[in-house]
Amino acid sequence: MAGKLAEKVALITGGSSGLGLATAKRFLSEGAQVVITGRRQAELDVAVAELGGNTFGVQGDVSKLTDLDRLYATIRDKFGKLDVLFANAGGGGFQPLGEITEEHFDKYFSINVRGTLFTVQKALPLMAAGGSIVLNGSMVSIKGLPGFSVYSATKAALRSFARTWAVDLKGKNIRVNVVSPGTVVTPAYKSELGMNDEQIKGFVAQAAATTPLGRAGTPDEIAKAVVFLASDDSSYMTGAELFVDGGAAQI
Ligand SMILES: NC(=O)c1ccc[n+]([C@@H]2O[C@H](COP(=O)([O-])OP(=O)(O)OC[C@H]3O[C@@H](n4cnc5c(N)ncnc54)[C@H](O)[C@@H]3O)[C@@H](O)[C@H]2O)c1
Repeated sequence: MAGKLAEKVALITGGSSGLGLATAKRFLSEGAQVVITGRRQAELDVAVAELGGNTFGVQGDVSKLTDLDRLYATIRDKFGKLDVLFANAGGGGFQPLGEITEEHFDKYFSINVRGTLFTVQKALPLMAAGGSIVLNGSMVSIKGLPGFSVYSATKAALRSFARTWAVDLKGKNIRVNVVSPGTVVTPAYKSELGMNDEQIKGFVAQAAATTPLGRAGTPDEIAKAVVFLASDDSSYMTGAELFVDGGAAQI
């Protein structure tokens, strides 16, 4: 199939919902073969069935190294290579500074920072012919959002990772960039943040008021930017952070 990702094998961690699922749809429409991971087999099965065609699901938790080893062994056996990695799995919660617990800190650093680090490290042997790695950051890497200091610090770590890894991977033909979304309503608003519909509406209205483009984004608007970073359209970019936030980080 023709497209910007024709002949490419792409992995999306946390690909069964939200931004990962939207990106899987875009990757498929650009001709890639797509592997998605998720922690819960049932949700993964639903997503694979929805995506259809060239999609493969592998259950796994990015904070468990044994799961990552199993994931990459599966990709090696099935495809023999990996061209694109969207390290998207992640989450975050609200905890004001005075209430931050060790559990909160350890949970999000374990998934967002440690998980991303080993997801990338263990992908490299499959990228011997080169590739493109996109980390899912957030505009909060540079913007203060009250009560989200742990989450924000994990996302700032990703922009730091990308800069260093771009240099570490000099000469390997592997690019590493970060996509940093602004406010985009996904299942995480209920599952991770515990918001109800009314609270989501209020959060989005507040975000829209402090966003130059005056609204929240859509998952597909993030997915299009990930396709750009994953494909040769961004062939001269590495170590960069691309904000897809309606300008919100600038205020
Ligand atoms: N939605 C937003 O407004 C927004 C903004 C900026 C950044 N992000 C980032 O986008 C990414 C995707 O979030 P989303 O909003 O689509 O939420 P989501 O809850 O719909 O998707 C998150 C996905 O990551 C998976 N995941 C979480 N922890 C995991 C783990 N340990 N191992 C494997 N998979 C795991 C979840 O199962 C889920 O599939 C996250 O990294 C998030 O921080 C989201």
